[in-house]
Amino acid sequence: MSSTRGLEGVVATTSSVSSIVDDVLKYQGYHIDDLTEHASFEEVIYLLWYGELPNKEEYNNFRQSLMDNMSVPDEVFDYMKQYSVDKVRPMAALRTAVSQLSLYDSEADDMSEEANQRKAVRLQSQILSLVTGFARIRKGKDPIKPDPALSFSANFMYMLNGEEPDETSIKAFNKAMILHADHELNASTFTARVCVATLSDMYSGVTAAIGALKGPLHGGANERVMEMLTEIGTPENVDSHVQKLLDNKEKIMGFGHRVYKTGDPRAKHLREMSRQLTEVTGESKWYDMSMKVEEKIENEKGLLPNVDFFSASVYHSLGIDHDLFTPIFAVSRTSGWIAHILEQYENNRLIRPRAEYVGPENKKYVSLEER
Ligand SMILES: CC(=O)SCCNC(=O)CCNC(=O)[C@H](O)C(C)(C)COP(=O)(O)OP(=O)(O)OC[C@H]1O[C@@H](n2cnc3c(N)ncnc32)[C@H](O)[C@@H]1OP(=O)(O)O
Ligand SMILES: O=C([O-])CC(=O)C(=O)O
Repeated sequence: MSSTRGLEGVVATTSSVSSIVDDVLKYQGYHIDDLTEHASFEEVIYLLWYGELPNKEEYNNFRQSLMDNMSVPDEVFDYMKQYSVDKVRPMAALRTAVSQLSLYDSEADDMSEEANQRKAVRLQSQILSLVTGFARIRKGKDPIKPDPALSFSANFMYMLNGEEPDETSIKAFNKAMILHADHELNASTFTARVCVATLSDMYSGVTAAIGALKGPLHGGANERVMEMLTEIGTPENVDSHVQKLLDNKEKIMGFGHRVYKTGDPRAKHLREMSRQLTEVTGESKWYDMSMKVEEKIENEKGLLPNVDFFSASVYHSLGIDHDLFTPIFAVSRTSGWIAHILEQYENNRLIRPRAEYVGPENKKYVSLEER
């Protein structure tokens, strides 16, 4: 028996949710360039869950049901109000809150297909309210109810800031939501599938997935990219700052990928969005710095940016607090997690690989007194 470190290249399941072939990413057979250009995030959620884009009536009904399910039990927000605001980070708050939601859902452990479909809609909607609600609560403000006239993406920004966002911001946020929605068997999705393959419930699967996304080698990288850009400060400092990180053998956040070898196909969209948005805000230094970091890392290490690199300057330009970047990723990726959870339930088998034992052999118990 021999092991493959990090399961690299191991095919652990079949899936029809999304595919990465020759560095091309598709959702249910649709190229992400096509979806990013034309679709709404609501259409993409529907596509991931039901396998096809909705017709007009299905779309309207689906959008309405997302809107109807955004409210969160008071107890969840009341609990958030007790958090120590300077100690509790939004990703930890989100992980706890999603788990807490299950306590108020009488269908939490109902494993019927119909109940799972209803929970899917509730979770997707409520996660938006949890992220925006916590962002406001920690600033001493009340959560805001959704505006039914607005899209999912527009509501995110409205419920965060209390103001209707402009068209440019809505369009950019919608694109970012689509680009982060699913990604084959990434670490958090695999976590969700492992969890529910024991026939555990959807809340457990999504809570586990949030825990996996939080790490800096996965979704947590986007927040750290902004940390790095802030430390760099100006385009002139890029070379020396990045060189120091490389000399110290530090991992550069937002670069490299387990699967893509010729580059992450989502990065070009986010790069262009970063260029446009930083121009609008008059802070093109974030884009200029990012471009210089990209050039330096490619020249020095041959590494290319992943989805987390340019999303940092995109979210920053949308006026979003840096520690909300990864929770926003979770809002989008919930659509993919749920699609995979539903797919796992449909054709379930316990996921239980083996470990190659490399520890000591033939040890004998020695009593406590003799040790
Ligand atoms: C949404 C997402 O999850 S996208 C990924 C987000 N994560 C990041 O951006 C964190 C930074 N990137 C990384 O840590 C890695 O590239 C990962 C985790 C994404 C992929 O990791 P793996 O496939 O395990 O690659 P691994 O870590 O083995 O790297 C292979 C080599 O490239 C180097 N390398 C890979 N990424 C980086 C990086 N970002 N900075 C510096 N060196 C890197 C490694 O040091 C290693 O070099 P070595 O062979 O000389 O030791
Ligand atoms: O697929 C991965 O390993 C990580 C990633 O890019 C994602 O989850 O979007």
